[in-house]
Amino acid sequence: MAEQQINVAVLGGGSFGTALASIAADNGARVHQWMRDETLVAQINHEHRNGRYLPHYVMNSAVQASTDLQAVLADAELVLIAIPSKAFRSVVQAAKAWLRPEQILVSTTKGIEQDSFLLMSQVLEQETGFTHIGVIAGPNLASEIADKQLTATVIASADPLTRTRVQQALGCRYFRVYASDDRHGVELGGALKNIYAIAAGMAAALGMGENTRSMLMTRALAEMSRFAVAEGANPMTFLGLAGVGDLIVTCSSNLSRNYRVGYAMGEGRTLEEAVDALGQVAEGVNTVKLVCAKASEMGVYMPLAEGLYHVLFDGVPAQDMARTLMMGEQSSDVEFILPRETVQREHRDQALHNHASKDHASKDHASKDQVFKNSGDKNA
Ligand SMILES: NC(=O)C1=CN([C@@H]2O[C@H](COP(=O)(O)OP(=O)(O)OC[C@H]3O[C@@H](n4cnc5c(N)ncnc54)[C@H](OP(=O)(O)O)[C@@H]3O)[C@@H](O)[C@H]2O)C=CC1
Ligand SMILES: O=C(CO)COP(=O)(O)O
Repeated sequence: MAEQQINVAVLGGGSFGTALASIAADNGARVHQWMRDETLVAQINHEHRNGRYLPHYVMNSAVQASTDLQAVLADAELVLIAIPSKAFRSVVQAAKAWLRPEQILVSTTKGIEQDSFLLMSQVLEQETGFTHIGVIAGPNLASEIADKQLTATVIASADPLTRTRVQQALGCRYFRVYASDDRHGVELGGALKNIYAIAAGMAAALGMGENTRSMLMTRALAEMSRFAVAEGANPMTFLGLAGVGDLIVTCSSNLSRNYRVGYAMGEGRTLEEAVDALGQVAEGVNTVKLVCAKASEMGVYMPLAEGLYHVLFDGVPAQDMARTLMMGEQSSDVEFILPRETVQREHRDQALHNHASKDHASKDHASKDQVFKNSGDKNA
């Protein structure tokens, strides 16, 4: 599908960076992949394998790995950055000297920066001031892409050149790239769904059923879009691959690292044990902390995220939290149709009405008693 050979740089030697580098090469691009691990570089260049992150995947042999950032970025027209959010800014800062304004910079990272609450494309914007900036997000389990399972993603950018070049560079017979101009919504979708994937893994380990999983995912979608709208994103984005699409896959698959952390905790492991056993990034653990703090600052109602926070960090048993959530106030299904506040008001009005009727009934009762008493007096 690539119309002309494009030079692509991938920063990051983890599972997603490796899968994307190989897709671009399958698609005819010249690909250089940067990572800091010399042993992995040698393995990719000689055996076309990333033994640490995707051991069974035979990569496209044209991918050239290197620990030299300058060399990797030298001719790149498109730079894909697949570095966990904790290290993202430092890698961009290290790369900055060799980045150029005409390059297209795309974050593939589904996380939020700790102190700033910035998404990774905002970090890119802040660090470089460039205009060709975008994000990739969608239901994209790296190991399934490695198996060449048919997969779709979203490139989101306000810049048309970024959208079309990424579609041309990555779209191929097993990887389909859809376009969006709601960069903020797409990026938030990718980051937020990790929270609910942890909860879904926990629910599965605790033997909760399919009804429960469906409820969890649907209410997660309501919560994610409520938060994203408060942050200025378009709620319709959550109907797409980066919203409901990514939520479905990450809340259903043992291949998701966030799901696996939740599952391990549901089996009785502590958070630390679950994260250590994973040995890779599970962005949702940090995201739930940051989002709960932000939601309470902005007054956004996020009971599932807050519930998960209490389970992860305050030692509340997951079953107790599930029971508490089930007894929360009755709410609206789709709040863009029937606002949550309307349902709450209806409940308040009904309660006032019941109270007034009870009051009236008791007054009525009292006056009847009085009449009875009076007539009794008369009869006496
Ligand atoms: N894997 C997946 O299925 C998908 C992942 N993503 C997102 O992609 C992002 C990257 O994930 P993924 O590739 O899976 O992550 P991995 O955990 O598989 O790999 C992380 C990579 O980042 C490198 N890295 C970490 N810290 C630093 C640092 N300080 N300096 C330089 N390199 C560093 C690691 O290097 P080292 O090995 O030397 O530590 C490794 O190459 C995540 O935010 C994730 O949400 C998105 C879609 C799918
Ligand atoms: O984002 C992903 C799939 O789309 C990968 O999820 P995990 O980071 O939970 O593995």
